[in-house]
Amino acid sequence: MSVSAPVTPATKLRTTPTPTTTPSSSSSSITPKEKILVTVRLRPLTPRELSKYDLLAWDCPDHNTLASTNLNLNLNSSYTFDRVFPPSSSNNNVYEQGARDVALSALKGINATIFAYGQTSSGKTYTMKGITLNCINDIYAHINNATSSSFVLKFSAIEIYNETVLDLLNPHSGSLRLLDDPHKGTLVDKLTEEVVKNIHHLTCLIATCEDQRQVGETSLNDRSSRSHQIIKLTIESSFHDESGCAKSLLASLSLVDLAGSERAAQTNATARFIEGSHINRSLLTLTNVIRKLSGGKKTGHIPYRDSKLTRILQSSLGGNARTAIICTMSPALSHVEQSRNTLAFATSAKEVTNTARVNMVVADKQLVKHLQKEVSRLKAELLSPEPSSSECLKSLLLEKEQKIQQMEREMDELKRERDLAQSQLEVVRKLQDDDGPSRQIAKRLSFGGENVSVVSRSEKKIHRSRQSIEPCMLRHEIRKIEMMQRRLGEEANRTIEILSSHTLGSNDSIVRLVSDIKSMNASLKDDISVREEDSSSLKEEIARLKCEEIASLEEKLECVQKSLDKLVSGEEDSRSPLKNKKRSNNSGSMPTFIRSPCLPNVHGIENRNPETHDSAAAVTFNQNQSTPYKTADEGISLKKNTPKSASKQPQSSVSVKKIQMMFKTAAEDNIQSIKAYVTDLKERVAKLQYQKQLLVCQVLELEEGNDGGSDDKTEDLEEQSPLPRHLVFEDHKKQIIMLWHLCHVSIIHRTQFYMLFRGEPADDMYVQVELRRLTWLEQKLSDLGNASPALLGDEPAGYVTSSIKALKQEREYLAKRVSTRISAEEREMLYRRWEIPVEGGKQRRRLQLVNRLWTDPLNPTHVKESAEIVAKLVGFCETGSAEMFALNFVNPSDKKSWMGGWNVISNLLHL
Ligand SMILES: Nc1ncnc2c1ncn2[C@@H]1O[C@H](COP(=O)(O)OP(=O)(O)OP(=O)(O)O)[C@@H](O)[C@H]1O
Repeated sequence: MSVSAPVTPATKLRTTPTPTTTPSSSSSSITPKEKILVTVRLRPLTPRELSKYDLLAWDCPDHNTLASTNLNLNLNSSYTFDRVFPPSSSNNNVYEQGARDVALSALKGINATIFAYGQTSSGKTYTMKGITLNCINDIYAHINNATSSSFVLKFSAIEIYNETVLDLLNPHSGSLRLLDDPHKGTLVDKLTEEVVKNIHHLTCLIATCEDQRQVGETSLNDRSSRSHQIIKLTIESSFHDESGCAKSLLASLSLVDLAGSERAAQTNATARFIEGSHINRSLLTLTNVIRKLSGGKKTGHIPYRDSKLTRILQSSLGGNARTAIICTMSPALSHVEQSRNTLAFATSAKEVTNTARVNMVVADKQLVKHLQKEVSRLKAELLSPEPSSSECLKSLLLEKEQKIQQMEREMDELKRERDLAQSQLEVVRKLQDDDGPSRQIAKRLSFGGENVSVVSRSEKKIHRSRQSIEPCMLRHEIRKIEMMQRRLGEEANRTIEILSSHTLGSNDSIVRLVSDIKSMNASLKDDISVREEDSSSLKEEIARLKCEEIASLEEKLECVQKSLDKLVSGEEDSRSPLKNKKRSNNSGSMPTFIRSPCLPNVHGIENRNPETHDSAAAVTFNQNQSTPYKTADEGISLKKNTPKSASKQPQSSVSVKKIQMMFKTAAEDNIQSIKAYVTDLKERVAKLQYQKQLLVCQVLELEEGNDGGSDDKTEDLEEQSPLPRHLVFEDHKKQIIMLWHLCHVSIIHRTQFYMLFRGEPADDMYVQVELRRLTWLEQKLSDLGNASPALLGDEPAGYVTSSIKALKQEREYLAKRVSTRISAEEREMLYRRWEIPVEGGKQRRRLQLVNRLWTDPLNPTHVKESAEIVAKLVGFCETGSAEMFALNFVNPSDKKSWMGGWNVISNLLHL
């Protein structure tokens, strides 16, 4: 157990300024600072001194003055102290006048220290024994009288002998360590602390310590104390204050009997000499500390740490304690020199100021109780109609009441809505039972707006139940999608026609493009005309929605994109003789119609349509046009009539080159803007695709008669969670990533989705669809997987096998792109990062890299980096986020893995 000498643990304490009153006083005036009480006691001449006919050197003219009787000393002959006790003073008297006030401070929560200082044989032990006895009597008298408080006393005692700290209650403890605690001060480690049972027990403990203390015979004292003794009494008093709150006061009373300073000559033996050296050294430190403190310095260096005595007494010397020093003196003339030293010490000590505080402990439990009481009281006050309640409290109360009323109204409204929704649901269920799945399907249609997820549950239910339950509602929605698709197709068509009208019409590519678009448009028109007449069942309507129209539109738009890409790449390739040659062999007359009017072949080696590289035409055009953009258009039209021989015009003309460069820039701009436009069209197609998926998804669930299945699951995800939407999005994203993995979804699709949807409000619908679709798919697979194979045939296995196969193909496709889409340097970096072994050749390494992508769904970094790599491989990271929507990067065969996978499942349900 650790006990600090008079310091009380700061963490447990609440301090208030020091009351200067004694416990018997009822007042509680406060003095933050207080000087040490210093008294001087003269003992009578001892028999030894008397036998030597020693003379009295001091006189006490009054209670506060000590005067020298020997005028020949020529020294300061008069000293003043708080009290001077003549040799006739009794211990009781000394206690009453010089210690009681301070000592009993401990009962009021203030640390107190009383110590005796003086030369050897001056009466310190004699005095401290008297004080200790009086203290314990007084303390117990007070305890017995204080019926409203309860007290706990603890006792400990140490001696510092030859700079070693010993436990007087445990003689076998050996040397004890001193510990420095920032809050509790200096602690004696492992010091025994006894809880005092009663005064008798206390007396016994003190007696035990006395027995244990080191004493020895010196020339001046038969029983000279050879150590400093510190008895500590910790007093904890508990009581209830006026408000009924339980409080505790915790303080310690330290009774210190110092060893006496002595001259070497006054010691009898070597052992005494060594002891004396330690005693003198520590007393010297004490003197230094007192001297420094008496100078008013508390901030400068005070050498407390120079001795164990001063370390332990630190708080009593200028700290949080009330301190009384009784300086004992021999009145003998033979000791006058040492008495003067004592008086010098006492004089310094008079100037030392302490800052004692009441150490109040409020138990946490008690504090909580008290605060609870306080809260109750305030509440009562708040609710009280008494005029004493403040206006502020009243208005607060009113505000709360209004809020409560409002909440009640809202609750009623919600209840009403819930009842309405339930009744409508009943009606719908009844109708479903009557009319079959088509009505269910109509009920589930809910993609009128993009913010599906923000609609509350009750609103959704009401909304759904209010949906027309006629199949025409579903058809109407599908028509709307088709109209949008058709418009997109038309726009794409117009774009290409405009493009072709500005280029050389004879080009094969243009013809192909135009025919693509026309056929696309025609097929759309056909479809729509057929559908307009179609009054087929809802189920057929849904079955028709299995992506083929949009997929077809996408493919056609992709053709447009591909053609444009080729035009651009053709332009780039034309600069390289090698590539040009290759292109010539592989692609025949690959279109150069955009490049040709603008870009001369600077290398002189070409694989081109002579009609498209006529610098003369450009010169002619340049004479008539001022802007590069116009030049490009007119240049194209001019070229149509340019003879082939014109290509042999000299190419060294600077102006011709400049114009050609201008044409080239304009043409590139043109191509870029067309590409952007087509990309935009594709984005819109992709959105429609998702809307359609949502529809199909809902239909599938209804077809299964699985009302409240996955749909409710999704809604629950939204509504059970009170999380902010970005957290909901993150949660959904994690689920989606895991489901992709479980369902072997295309990694290109994963990448597209991952990079495109970042949690914007507009993304909600797509995330919902994806989650719903994947949840359903996964559920379906697991249901099928758990069912008896005899019932299922090979369908689940077939689906999984085909998905895995498609994924494998996709990875192989992407692996081929590693060398073209990623630079050698980047590749090496990636191989290192993804720990692809060097062995195995380039091709194998590429495949290994791609095979590792999207394989760890639980690792967000892995997912992010996988997406980035796939994005790079398919090229959409180069053109910005808008183009991510475009499906042009999807290898047509790869689409099967997710769109095709979806269709396979649809087929499983015989849609
Ligand atoms: N006020 C007193 N009245 C009567 N006798 C006293 C008084 N003070 C001290 N004595 C006696 O003087 C002697 C020395 O006293 P004491 O042992 O208390 O001195 P001390 O200062 O403790 O010495 P040391 O430092 O060597 O331990 C003892 O025999 C003690 O009884």
